[in-house]
Amino acid sequence: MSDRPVRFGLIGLGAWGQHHANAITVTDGAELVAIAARSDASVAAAKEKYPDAAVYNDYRELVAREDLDFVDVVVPSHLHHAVATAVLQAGKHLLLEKPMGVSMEECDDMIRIANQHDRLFAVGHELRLSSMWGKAKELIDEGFIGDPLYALVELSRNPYRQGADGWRYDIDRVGSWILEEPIHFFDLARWYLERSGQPERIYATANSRQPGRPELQDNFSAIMHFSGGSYAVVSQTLAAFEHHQTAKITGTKGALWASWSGAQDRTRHPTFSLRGFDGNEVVTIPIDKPTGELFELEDQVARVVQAHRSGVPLHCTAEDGRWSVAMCLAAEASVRSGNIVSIGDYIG
Ligand SMILES: NC(=O)C1=CN([C@@H]2O[C@H](COP(=O)(O)OP(=O)(O)OC[C@H]3O[C@@H](n4cnc5c(N)ncnc54)[C@H](OP(=O)(O)O)[C@@H]3O)[C@@H](O)[C@H]2O)C=CC1
Ligand SMILES: O=C1CO[C@H](CO)[C@@H](O)[C@@H]1O
Repeated sequence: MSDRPVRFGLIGLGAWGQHHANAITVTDGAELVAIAARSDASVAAAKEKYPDAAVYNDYRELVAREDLDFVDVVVPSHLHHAVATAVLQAGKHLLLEKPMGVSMEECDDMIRIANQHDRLFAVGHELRLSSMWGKAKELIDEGFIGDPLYALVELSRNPYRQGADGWRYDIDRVGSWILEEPIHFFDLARWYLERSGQPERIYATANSRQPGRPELQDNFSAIMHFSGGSYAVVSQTLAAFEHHQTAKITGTKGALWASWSGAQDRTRHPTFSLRGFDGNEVVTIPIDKPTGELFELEDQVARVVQAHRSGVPLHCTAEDGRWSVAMCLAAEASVRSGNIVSIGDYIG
């Protein structure tokens, strides 16, 4: 094990990339060495805010550097595959934001290249690192609720941001709105119910507030059936206000109820709680540190540093990222056809 800092390159300094940059700089054992941005404005912002980092307007120059250990990719989703494959082919370890890709072919290609080059490949499903969503998982695994049978993961929030050049509202670039936020909840539901096998079938429905743009699904709900008999409901509305997420998980013996609220997703001042029933009494379960995507993002960077330095397992592997993409694509197919869709058709 080496004590030298893990040297990071960052590609993409948009709304979320700026938080990644900050997370890298505040993480012990991590160093932000280089940044690639696209527009002149983003390049100038990178130079001003991170004077010690080399700044490029072509990410290929960043990946060509010999001295980077990890490259963190936070660009619009349709670019994940092109940028991530360049990173892996250059022999760097990869932290790639969700969705891992916008098709199964993209996911498979990236996994193949990562294996070929024997590189670490983490995907940005940071909820797994949350002190609260993670505590719920711990309790499920300890048998607090008995055998898990049902999970509801639900979000009520304000509309998505446009993203640079409006990519998030362009279906060819975003892929699908299911790949934006519900993908986190599919990951969480699969993680919570893993004692009940793997997801097998999905039924989903959605609608839009804009009659001419049905693909921009403001309301989305899905039911996912697992091989062991349990099922999960993932539901979200983007037609609401603020950011309010809940997870309710029940089992043969008890139940858990976790909830998180903030003025928006990126707040350092959320309210949250986890309550549980173990079959005997209802208790409030203490959460030892604040939870929210800004906190988990820092934990995610710390985790990939530990993975690189000491072989600690990644919080979310490329295989996990691939599962989540498969569930989103199956859900999208179900919305379109009105039928139940087999996840096996996507996961292979
Ligand atoms: N895990 C999570 O909780 C979250 C994940 N995400 C994911 O992160 C990704 C980025 O989202 P977000 O930050 O909100 O989007 P933004 O549109 O705010 O930022 C994207 C950035 O990528 C930059 N970019 C585009 N092309 C290139 C390129 N060729 N080289 C370098 N930079 C480039 C843009 O540059 P420019 O500014 O110059 O146009 C822009 O700054 C998405 O995949 C999204 O799904 C987002 C939010 C939370
Ligand atoms: O977690 C998230 C918060 O919302 C964003 C959209 O506005 C998503 O891209 C993202 O995955």
